[in-house]
Amino acid sequence: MNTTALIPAAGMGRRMGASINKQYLELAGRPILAHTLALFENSPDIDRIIVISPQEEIPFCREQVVSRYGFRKVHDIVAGGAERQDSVRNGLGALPEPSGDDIVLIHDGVRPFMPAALLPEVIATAQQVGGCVVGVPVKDTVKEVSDHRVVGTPVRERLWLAQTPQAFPFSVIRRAHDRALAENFRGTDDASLVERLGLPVAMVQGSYRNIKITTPEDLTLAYAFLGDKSL
Ligand SMILES: Nc1ccn([C@@H]2O[C@H](COP(=O)(O)OP(=O)(O)OP(=O)(O)O)[C@@H](O)[C@H]2O)c(=O)n1
Ligand SMILES: C[C@](O)(CO)[C@H](O)COP(=O)(O)O
Repeated sequence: MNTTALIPAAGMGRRMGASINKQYLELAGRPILAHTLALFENSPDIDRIIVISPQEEIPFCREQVVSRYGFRKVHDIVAGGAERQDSVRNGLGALPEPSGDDIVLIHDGVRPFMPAALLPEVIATAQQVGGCVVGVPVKDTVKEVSDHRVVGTPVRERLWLAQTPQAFPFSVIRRAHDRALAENFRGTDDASLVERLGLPVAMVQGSYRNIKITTPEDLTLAYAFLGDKSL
């Protein structure tokens, strides 16, 4: 049984509005993507890493991140697709000789503060349950809104924010992506593709620090986390 981390990093970072793609912005002197890859490189529970990059940035990613920081577990860097779901599907296609019970962890390239101590529990849960999502309980009240009118207030006790990593046996996530493609279903995370097959997905509590660096405010938070020695 192999454990592979798929790292989608093929987005364009439009909401960040930076002059370079956000995964290459530097935090503490290293690209965000290098911080993220280090979490998996240094984990004894991860056998290999596949990075998914925009096609035109693959050479840059190889030279300026993978080679420069010596990520030896990176097995391949493959081209992404139009949406995150397409990128993950391309990454699944790059697993060398996958077997059904191999565990695939999918983790956004722009979540560099994921607590790596979670990885053994995430992998074990994916093996036992068939799917595992890391997330945190919602802290605010959530409103459903249509046309600037509140149309509902879901019960907060049941609401969690889904983060990554999300982990699955290869057979499960392969089937979920194949079905989504065949049925033209678009989900905003990988677990939703598995859920719609009627298969169980467990939630493991993660950290409020495991932010997805999406907008400039997230960089301010990232600097604050890096300055916080209790991290
Ligand atoms: N076609 C895409 C879109 C996103 N991602 C990756 O999925 C993760 C989460 O996506 P997000 O933060 O939304 O990144 P972007 O799509 O780059 O952001 P934006 O929507 O602002 O352009 C990121 O690591 C991003 O690189 C990807 O691999 N392929
Ligand atoms: C997968 C994800 O990070 C879970 O929160 C998120 O759904 C990705 O969304 P995006 O709009 O593609 O960034």
